[in-house]
Amino acid sequence: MDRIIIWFKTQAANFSFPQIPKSIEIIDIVQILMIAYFVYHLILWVKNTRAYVLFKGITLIAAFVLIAKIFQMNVILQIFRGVSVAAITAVVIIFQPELRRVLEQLGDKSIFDFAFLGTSNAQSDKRFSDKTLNEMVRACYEMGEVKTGALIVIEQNISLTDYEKTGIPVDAILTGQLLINIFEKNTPLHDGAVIVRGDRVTSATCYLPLSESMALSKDLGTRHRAAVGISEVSDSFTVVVSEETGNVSYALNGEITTAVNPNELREQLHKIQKLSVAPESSRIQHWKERVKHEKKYDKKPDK
Ligand SMILES: Nc1ncnc2c1ncn2[C@@H]1O[C@H](COP(=O)(O)OP(=O)(O)OP(=O)(O)O)[C@@H](O)[C@H]1O
Repeated sequence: MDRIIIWFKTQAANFSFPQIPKSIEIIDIVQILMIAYFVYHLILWVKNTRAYVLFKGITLIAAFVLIAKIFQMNVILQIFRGVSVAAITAVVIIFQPELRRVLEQLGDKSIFDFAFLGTSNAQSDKRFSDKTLNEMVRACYEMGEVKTGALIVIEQNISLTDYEKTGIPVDAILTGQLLINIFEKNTPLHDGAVIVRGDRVTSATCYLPLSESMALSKDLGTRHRAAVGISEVSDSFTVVVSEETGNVSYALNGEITTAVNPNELREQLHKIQKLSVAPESSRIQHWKERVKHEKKYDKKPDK
């Protein structure tokens, strides 16, 4: 015990506290906010992925190394120094999917959307009409009533082309009857997910990435995991109809809301219907159209 106390006292004596700045500038506040944002997302990421198990393991190893340091167990410290580089490399390889996902999510933030608005492809194609919305809601609850499982992914700003390619092309106007037909049991297209872009069903039987989130209820099977999975890697909105319970749920931004009623689903769909075209982009679109219109007007010969 004396040894531990002496070790901590020596460490405290050797520790030099950073100088406290005389005044706080705006840049300091910006830095604090940025660090807080980063730490918050790091904690969320650790909590919701396999990284939580890794975090517990690292804490245990750190405690072990601390004890080795206090009691000057030089052989153990030497071994630890030797394997640490290999261990870091191994962690990066093992957690490559999670790290990739975090970077993808960073790239997906609206600041990038804002910066590259000019280059974004026809956003208005991705907006679905009220008719499509109503057809979708009607079909989901009709399928729920007869316990037909369904998985419907609605594309927003991030392209789902890679997932679309895993399925069979459909490219048809979305109607309730079409969805009911696709998900009818024992038919060729019923397995997997359908992808919706704007008012069209682009493909069926698509394979989606499964979520590895440990926060998900164990009662939810692979259909629900796939819905959460696609919402983790994109900004898509996914509706799931459970074959087991007939409940309708939706997944957005890595989270699933289960057993929603038609009004709740309609409300969420209305929200994303408005988001599908970002307000900034619509303003720029309007502005471009105005400039085009004015140019056309200017070209007209004076009568
Ligand atoms: N990765 C995936 N991508 C697309 N669809 C998937 C994927 N995994 C499973 N599915 C769909 O989910 C079906 C299996 O659902 P499962 O019973 O395991 O899930 P569940 O979440 O318990 O759903 P339910 O409540 O409907 O039973 C598969 O037949 C397939 O249609």
